[in-house]
Amino acid sequence: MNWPKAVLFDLDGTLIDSAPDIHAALNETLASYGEPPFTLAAVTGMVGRGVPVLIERAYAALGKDINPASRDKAVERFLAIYEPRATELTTLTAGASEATRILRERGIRLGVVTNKPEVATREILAHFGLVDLLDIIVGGDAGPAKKPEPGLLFLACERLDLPVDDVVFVGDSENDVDAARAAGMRVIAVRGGYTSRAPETLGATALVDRLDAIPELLASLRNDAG
Ligand SMILES: O=C(O)COP(=O)(O)O
Ligand SMILES: [Mg+2]
Repeated sequence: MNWPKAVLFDLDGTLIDSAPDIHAALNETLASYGEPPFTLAAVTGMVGRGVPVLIERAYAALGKDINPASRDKAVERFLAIYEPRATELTTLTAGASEATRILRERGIRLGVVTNKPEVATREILAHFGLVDLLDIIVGGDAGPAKKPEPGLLFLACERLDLPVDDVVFVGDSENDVDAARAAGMRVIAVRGGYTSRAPETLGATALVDRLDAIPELLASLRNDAG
């Protein structure tokens, strides 16, 4: 009856609204190469597939090619700017504290599975007092291919020593839903995150407006789980 055994959360656009800090760091990175800035909305649309893809998308939007070596240098520069200032403008999303606290009180184990590198992820989660609530943190640099591939979710299950069926993933974008579906894991999509797609069309098992709707919703997903 104790289902699910764990809930995993995506980070950017799901637990935190990090786009303003990513926007600032990306524009500073681009400025150091003599490139013009992007708006917050434009950068928000580039987030979700990890930092290398963020850099590639920025150059593509500038109409420029970037070779892998230059991209990797730009990734390093971006992270050097972003990591020390990753919580200046970033906030927790509505209901994030409540949802994590309630699930934890119910004895459900918690984790984060993000395409963001683990160092920045840990610093941000520590800043918001969430590290102690989490059993595992899997960053985009953990080894397996990033979401929408399922590898990071499989790694999370391995670290929790739980089968996919005992775990629910929560995310804001097609990267999360596609990764969960590829892993055979139930997935809840949350509205208002970083995706250009209508949340109803993502193909999630369930959809919520805010994270604090999740504790109640889990009961109905459990019934589906049989
Ligand atoms: O780093 C990114 O691009 C997005 O990270 P996320 O997987 O937490 O949304
Ligand atoms: Mg996200």
